[in-house]
Parts: sequence; structure tokens; C-alpha cells
Amino acid sequence: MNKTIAEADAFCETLKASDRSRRSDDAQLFVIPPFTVLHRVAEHLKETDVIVGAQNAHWKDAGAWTGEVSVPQVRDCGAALVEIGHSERRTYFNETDETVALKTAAVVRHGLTALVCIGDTREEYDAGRTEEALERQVLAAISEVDWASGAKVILAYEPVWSIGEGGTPAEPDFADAQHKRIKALTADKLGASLSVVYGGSVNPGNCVDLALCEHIDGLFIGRSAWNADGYLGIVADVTAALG
Ligand SMILES: O=C(COP(=O)(O)O)[C@@H](O)CO
Repeated sequence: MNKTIAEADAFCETLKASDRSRRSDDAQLFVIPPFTVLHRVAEHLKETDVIVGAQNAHWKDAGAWTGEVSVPQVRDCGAALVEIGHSERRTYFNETDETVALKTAAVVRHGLTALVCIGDTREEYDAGRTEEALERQVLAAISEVDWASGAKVILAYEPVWSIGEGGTPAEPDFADAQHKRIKALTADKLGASLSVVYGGSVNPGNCVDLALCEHIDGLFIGRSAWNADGYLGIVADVTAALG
């Protein structure tokens, strides 16, 4: 719940003016703005290589669901990707493993990429139940998807204890171990592993160490990327380190 229209415009202008040669052709950038600026940001960035996504979508295509927004609607606004199951949605808006499963299937059904967030709470982490929590969420997220249709699903490991103000960044080795397990689990269930990106207090000081981890396929950045220069700085550092 950040950015006015004017602020989103300024962010996009900086992104468009950025020196493309400072990053590798392999770098895939994405931004996931609020609904209020989704169409505008998608228009701004449509001639660029930056993917634009929505922060949520309902599992039904249309109907009497006042206040909700559907996958066809966000696709109509220019979204190519939809984030599902962020921990704040799970904590404050009663998002469950079941609704995450329905939403993930809806995103895939419409040909968009589902970016599904999973993560252990502080209590689960302290109790040594990280693996169990992640396995439960992964199995739920993939359970309703029609995998025969060329489904595009990316997982985001976002430890709840690492997100936002007061969050503790995960140690790269710890995050890498979770990613390794998640990838092995998806390979076992689907025949090929899903990509897994890491999110939670990613910042200029830890981005390279995280990105260099063998099983971390990308970074999902909040506060350190709200400012376009901060975002581009991390992209430049990471792509330089990855060669
Ligand atoms: O919530 C996220 C991480 O936020 P940070 O501010 O980087 O901790 C993730 O979903 C990216 O928005």
C-alpha cells in the first residue's frame, strides 16, 4: 500500500531511463505495484523488459465479490504475473492454503505467471518447524493447478520473521537450504523443480550473498526497492556478481 500515481510515474521514469547495459541480458526484472497504478505502470513499462504484476487476485473470473479483483481484470490492466499468498494477506485477510491453491490455479488457467509466497512464522521457526510449514504450503499451492497446460508458477520463500520493519534477514545458508528442499519437493511432485526466489529484508548489503546461493533463483525485494535507484542499484550489484 505504497505509491501515489505521481510517485509510480516517477519510479517508472527512472526505470525507463536506466542504463540497460549495466545489467546482464539474463536479468529478468519485475515490479508488482498496487491495483490503483497497475494499468499505468504496465503502460509505462510495456516497451521495456520489465514484467509487471498484480499483488493479488480472486479465484473467480467475475461476479458478486464486491471489493475483489479477478485475474482477467488484472490481465486486462497489463499484468503478466500475479502474486498470491503474501504473508500479510495470510495474516490480516484470512488467506488460507485453500484460497492460495484456488488463486494459483486461476492465475495459471489464464496463462499468467503465479508468484506464490510461502514462509514460516516466527513461532514455526523457533519450534524448528520451518520444513513442515513450507512443505504444507508448497503442496497446497500446487494442488489445484492444471500442470498439463504449461503452467507458469514461481515460488517465493519469504520467512514471515524476515519481512518488513523489524524483520531479521535470513542467513544466506539457511535460506539456501530451504530453497534446496522446496526445489527437491517440487521436482519430486511435478517431475521438474519450480524456480524459487527469496524475499524478506533483502538490502544492498546482503543481496549479492543471497543471489550467489546455489538454490536461490532470484530476489523479491520490498523496502529496498521502493526507491527506483535502490532497486536498480541492487540489480546492478547482483548482475555484476553473477557475471
Ligand atoms: O514483503 C516482501 C519483502 O519486504 P521487505 O521490505 O523487503 O522485507 C516481499 O513480498 C517483497 O515486497
